[in-house]
Amino acid sequence: MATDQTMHGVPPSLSARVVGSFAYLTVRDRLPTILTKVVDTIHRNKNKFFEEYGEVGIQAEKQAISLLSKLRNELQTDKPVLALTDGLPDTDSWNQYLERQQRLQGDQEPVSWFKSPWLYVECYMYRRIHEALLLNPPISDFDVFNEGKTQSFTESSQAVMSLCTYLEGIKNNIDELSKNPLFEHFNKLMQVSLWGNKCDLSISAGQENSQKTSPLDSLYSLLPFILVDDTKRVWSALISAQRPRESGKNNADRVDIVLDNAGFELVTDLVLADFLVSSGLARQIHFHGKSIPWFVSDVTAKDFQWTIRQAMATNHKWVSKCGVQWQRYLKEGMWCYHDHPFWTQPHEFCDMAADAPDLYTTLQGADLVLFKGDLNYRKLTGDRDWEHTVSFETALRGFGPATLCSLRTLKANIQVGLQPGQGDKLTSQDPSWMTSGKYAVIQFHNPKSE
Ligand SMILES: O=P(O)(O)OC[C@H]1O[C@](O)(CO)[C@@H](O)[C@@H]1O
Ligand SMILES: [Mn+2]
Repeated sequence: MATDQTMHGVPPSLSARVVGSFAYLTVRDRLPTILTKVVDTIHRNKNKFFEEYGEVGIQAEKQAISLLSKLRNELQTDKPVLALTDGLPDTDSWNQYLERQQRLQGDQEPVSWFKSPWLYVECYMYRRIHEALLLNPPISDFDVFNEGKTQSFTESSQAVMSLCTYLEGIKNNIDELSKNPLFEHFNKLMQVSLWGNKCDLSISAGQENSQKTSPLDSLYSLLPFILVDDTKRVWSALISAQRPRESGKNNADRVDIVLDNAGFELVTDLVLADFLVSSGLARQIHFHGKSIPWFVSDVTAKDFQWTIRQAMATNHKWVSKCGVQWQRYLKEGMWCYHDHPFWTQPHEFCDMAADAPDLYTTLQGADLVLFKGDLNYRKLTGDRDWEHTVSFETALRGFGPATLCSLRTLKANIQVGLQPGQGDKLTSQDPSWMTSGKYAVIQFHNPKSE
């Protein structure tokens, strides 16, 4: 069996094996910090568990903490990755993936935290956190990241207000807008959604990371930090997907948004989605979220509903109006929310067609799929050590259920589709350009046009 390194000329997966690399520092420093915070959070909620479940709640809290401490120890001492034991519907698939990694790595050494692909072990950590709670029934549903996510929303309230006010302002005369101003609004809201991705809580190891100022005011000054901007191609794809409808209005049928973080980023995505349907650029939006708490701040169904309810209940005319509208879109089926276990598995997306064919088929029904965030970018490109000048299409390795676009701030040392020399120039100007979240890309691919 070919090892990962030699597979068809595809570069190796990023891994903590490379001492000093960003993957190494993440596994050595950031992941244990996240685990410690998870333990603290569970411990701080001890009284709540007691009030809700009595002594059994306290036992569950202790037991979950002991499993998580064991997990942290396995990670820090580079122990072999263990099979899952919780018997969830996706357990077998995780365990098969472990065997697959073992085959790729060869028999000489076991799959382990510092020796195996970073993408795999990082995803595995979140699945093990879930297992630790799941094995302790009365507190199985407890989302250890909930506090951070709700806090991030609350602390961004000024930014949420200005964004919702802007959206309502556009919607006032949206039917009269000609193509150019419509594109300008689209362009802005794409950028707001892009920079919303700065606000994740995984890169900061759970440290508060909300949006304090109006994002609209800084867009112009942030333009030089967008390394690839394919917004015009996304726009053309939306326009060319427009089909005549009975109403006489032209609409693209469906845009799917593969969500990333809750808090401010989710609001930026909801605002973009609202704009797309209210402007007639799309008729339906399908949101894809996570089915378990994931990478600290990622959106689950609960976060999605909570955010919309919270917006509705906000004492601000335009925010609550947006919330009410979003709820209506959901009720009337113009918007819908899905989660699929594949989003919380460790696969590169080029495996989706074979390993989650139902999800692949679902995405094929979209006219455009927007992938939010850094982790989705890592999965789109396989989290591999690509040259920066390799095309996005090459790095996708055949993944293309539909026309797609990644909106991502750079928080991991992978970036493709740059001009020759662009990467070197950035490295000399700002050595942490790939991991600071200061830079971003809007990168497009149309599988039918190549
Ligand atoms: O929320 P995002 O944009 O996917 O960012 C999460 C990223 O943060 C990190 O934890 C930073 O290394 C990555 O593992 C992950 O890609
Ligand atoms: Mn995230």
